[in-house]
Amino acid sequence: MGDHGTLLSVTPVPTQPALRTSGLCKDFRGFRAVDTVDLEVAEGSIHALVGPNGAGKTTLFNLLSGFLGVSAGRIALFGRDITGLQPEQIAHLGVARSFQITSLFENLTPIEHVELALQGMTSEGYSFWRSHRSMHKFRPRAEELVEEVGLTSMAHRPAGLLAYGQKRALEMALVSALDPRVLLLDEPTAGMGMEDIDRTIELVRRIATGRTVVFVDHNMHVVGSLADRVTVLQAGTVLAEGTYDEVRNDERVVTAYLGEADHA
Ligand SMILES: Nc1ncnc2c1ncn2[C@@H]1O[C@H](COP(=O)(O)OP(=O)(O)OP(=O)(O)O)[C@@H](O)[C@H]1O
Repeated sequence: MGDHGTLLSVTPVPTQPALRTSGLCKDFRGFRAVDTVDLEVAEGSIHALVGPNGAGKTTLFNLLSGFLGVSAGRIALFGRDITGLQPEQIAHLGVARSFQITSLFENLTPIEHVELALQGMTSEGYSFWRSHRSMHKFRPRAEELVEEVGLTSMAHRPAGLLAYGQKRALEMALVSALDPRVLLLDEPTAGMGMEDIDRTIELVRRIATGRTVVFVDHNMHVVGSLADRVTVLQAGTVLAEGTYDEVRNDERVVTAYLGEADHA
C-alpha cells in the first residue's frame, strides 16, 4: 500500500441501506399488525411491498414515515436511527410520502399547488398570504414539475377540474417538489385505468432517478415493471423477498394470493 497521507485517517463508511428495519412490530390493542419485520431497502432501488389485504403494508408505511409509533424494533434511515421520530422530523431527513387520497385545493391550479410545495421547502415555510411576486420565483421550477407529470395543458386550471388520474399525477409533482431522498408511494396506481397506469409507471421511473422508492401496489403488472426487489407480507410478517420473478414463483406467495382470491 502506498502512502496516502491524511487520507488514511478517513475511515471509509460502508454504504448503508436507505431503510432498514429490525424486529419491527406494531400492536393495535393486542393485535399484532406488523410482526418482527426485518426489511432492507437498498439505496437507489425501487422496492415494492405487496401482500393480501390486511397484510400490514399500510401499517408498515405508517411506521416508516413516523405516522405511527413502533411497538418494538428499530428503523434506520441511511444508518441513522429514526425510531420514535415525529413525521415532520422524518420528512426533514428526506423521506416523503404520498397517500392514497391526497386533499388538493379545488380552486388552486396545479402550478399554484407546486409553487406552494416548493415554497414550503424553503426557510420561508408555507404562507398563504405571501405576495404573488414572491411566489413567482418558484414558477420556472413549478412549470418543469408540472410538465414532467404531463399536466402542462391543465397547468392553469383549477385542480377541481382534473380527472382522477391527473390528480394522482399532480400528487406526484408535489412529492417531487420536496426532492426527497426516499419516496414512499402508497398505491400510486390505485383506481386507475390501463392508460393511466402505464403513464404512472413511467412517471415513477423518472421520479425514482437518483432516489430510493418504496411503494405498495396490488397491481402485479406495476410491481413487475418497476420493482428491483419485492417484499411479500402476510399477516404482518415477511413471507418472501426477492426479485419479482423469484417471489411470483414462490409457492408460499402463490398460496397466500390464492387464499385471498378464495375469500374475495
Ligand atoms: N388503527 C388500527 N387499529 C386497529 N387495527 C388496525 C389499525 N390499522 C390497521 N389495523 C389492522 O392491521 C392489519 C393490517 O392493516 P393494513 O392496513 O396495514 O394492511 P394492508 O396490507 O395495508 O391492507 P390493504 O391492502 O387492504 O390496504 C389489518 O388487520 C387491520 O385491520
